Amino acid sequence: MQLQDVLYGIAITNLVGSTNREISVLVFDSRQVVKDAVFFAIKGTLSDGHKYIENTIQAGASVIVCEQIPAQTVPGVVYIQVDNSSVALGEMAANYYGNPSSKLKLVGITGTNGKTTIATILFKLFRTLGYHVGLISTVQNHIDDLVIPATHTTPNPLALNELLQKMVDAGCEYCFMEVSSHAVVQHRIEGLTFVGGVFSNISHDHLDFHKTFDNYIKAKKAFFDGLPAGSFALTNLDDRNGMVMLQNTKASKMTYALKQLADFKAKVVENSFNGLHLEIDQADVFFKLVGSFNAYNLLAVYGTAVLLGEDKLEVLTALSNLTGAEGRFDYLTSSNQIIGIVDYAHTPDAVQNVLSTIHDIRKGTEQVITIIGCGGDRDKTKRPIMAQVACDWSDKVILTSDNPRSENPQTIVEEMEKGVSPTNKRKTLSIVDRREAIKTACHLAKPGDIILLAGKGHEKYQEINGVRYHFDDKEILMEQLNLIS
Ligand SMILES: CC(=O)N[C@H]1[C@@H](OP(=O)(O)OP(=O)(O)OC[C@H]2O[C@@H](n3ccc(=O)[nH]c3=O)[C@H](O)[C@@H]2O)O[C@H](CO)[C@@H](O)[C@@H]1O[C@H](C)C(=O)N[C@@H](C)C(=O)N[C@H](CCC(=O)O)C(=O)O
Ligand SMILES: Nc1ncnc2c1ncn2[C@@H]1O[C@H](COP(=O)(O)OP(=O)(O)OP(=O)(O)O)[C@@H](O)[C@H]1O
Ligand SMILES: N[C@H](CCC[C@H](N)C(=O)O)C(=O)O
Ligand SMILES: [Mg+2]
Repeated sequence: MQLQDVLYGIAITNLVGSTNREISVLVFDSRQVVKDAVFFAIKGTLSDGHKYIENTIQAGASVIVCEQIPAQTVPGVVYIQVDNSSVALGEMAANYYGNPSSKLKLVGITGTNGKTTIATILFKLFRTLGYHVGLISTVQNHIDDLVIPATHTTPNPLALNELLQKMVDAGCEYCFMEVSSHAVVQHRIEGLTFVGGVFSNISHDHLDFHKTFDNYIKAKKAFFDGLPAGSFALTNLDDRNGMVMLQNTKASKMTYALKQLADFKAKVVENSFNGLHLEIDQADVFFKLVGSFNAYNLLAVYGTAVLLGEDKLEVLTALSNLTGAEGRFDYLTSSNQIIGIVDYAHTPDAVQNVLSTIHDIRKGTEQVITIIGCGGDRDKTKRPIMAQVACDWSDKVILTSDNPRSENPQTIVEEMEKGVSPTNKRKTLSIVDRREAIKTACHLAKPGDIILLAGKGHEKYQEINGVRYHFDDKEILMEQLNLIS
């Protein structure tokens, strides 16, 4: 491919050498450079890609995209200076793969909780309606029935555009993708053309990365600011920051809500372990998903489908048969009537939502036993709050490990313990080993009791000291409750 072909639309501030040359691949990691590669020097959170420019030239890179051209340039190498290398990577990745996002209808979903659920149900719905569809999500990526493992919630621009190109090649008309706040800030979605954006909600998370809640809101809002005229921006009006998202968007502004008037409105008629009964746009519909927070997710899906031109009744009929995403309020019952729920709640708000849903649908006499941990190398300020919420809404709580990553698991548990009030202490146990914690909960549970296993949902591993060991909450829960998968 010619370098000129991928430079379309790129604002170049300084250039050394000629753009009239052949290139092989685009890379942003010096360790992946091959002959005639274009290397993007990116200032990251841990390191600065500009440090590796010399190495990449020795390894064969012939084009360097950077924010500062080195004082000593190498003859024959092209240096392209831009204001922001991450933005250039997004735009050039889109060019390199033939701008696949403009060849299908791409909808992005953002928010603290609910992205995977909304994107996955949209994917399943549009498959049911007969379309070829792509999905980009935390749990897995899909091109119709083909599963492609996910490494991030939102992949890097090269992986993302490659995936979109494969979707186009496979004849996909739609793609539903999660847009994480990290991805917005790191410009992973730069150069993509969206036909719509959906906002679920915003609450405490990722303050390690964004530093303040205000910055976190701004990151989510930037996604809507970037939507083009002619697209739609669908927001949750019941969320305190729902309208903030739409303040500066060029997209047409649409709303959904349970508690007030909105373009798409629903009312929860009944919420039980059998599912949700909603009155939605004047129709009475039963859904398989459990929990009032899922009423929001279903409404977001319904609104999106209608905005994409689908028939309301057909959408509701198909939706009523669908299940949610793996590891989200995934529940099973043992032969002696102990209920086990595996859920991905890993923020204070999600823990509260799941436990209040359990509270709403429990009969009243049974105990709720919650097993919960917090991830290492992630927002530390949420640790005591998550423990506090778990205690306030449960009869027994076992504090344990999630993915400790590079941190000491015992220390994380101790930081969670700081959120346990003296009155809540008596119902709390700390067991650092997650498998032991699950075993203990199953021993403590009596018939009718509800065990909530929060935080890891679909994950099939536990990351300790940088090593990922096989670990599956649902598998262990089933083993302990004598259920066969
Ligand atoms: C904190 C964060 O988001 N980090 C992401 C980021 O890496 P970084 O900025 O830290 O990179 P860095 O290590 O500082 O290096 C800077 C640059 O130098 C390059 N480099 C580095 C070393 C070297 O030897 N040679 C070299 O060229 C790197 O390739 C990079 O281009 O950019 C990388 C490439 O896109 C990502 O893989 C990486 O994700 C890490 C693994 C990660 O764990 N990210 C999580 C927090 C994340 O993104 N999560 C969100 C979901 C959050 C949610 O739940 O909402 C997601 O979208 O998945
Ligand atoms: N609309 C919602 N409002 C609040 N909590 C929700 C909502 N939907 C799901 N949850 C809770 O949040 C958890 C995570 O849901 P989901 O995986 O859909 O969110 P996500 O935004 O994709 O998360 P991540 O940022 O990790 O990708 C669920 O297991 C559930 O406990
Ligand atoms: N996408 C989220 C997932 C958190 C899941 C939880 N199990 C943890 O490891 O903290 C993150 O990377 O922050
Ligand atoms: Mg997700």
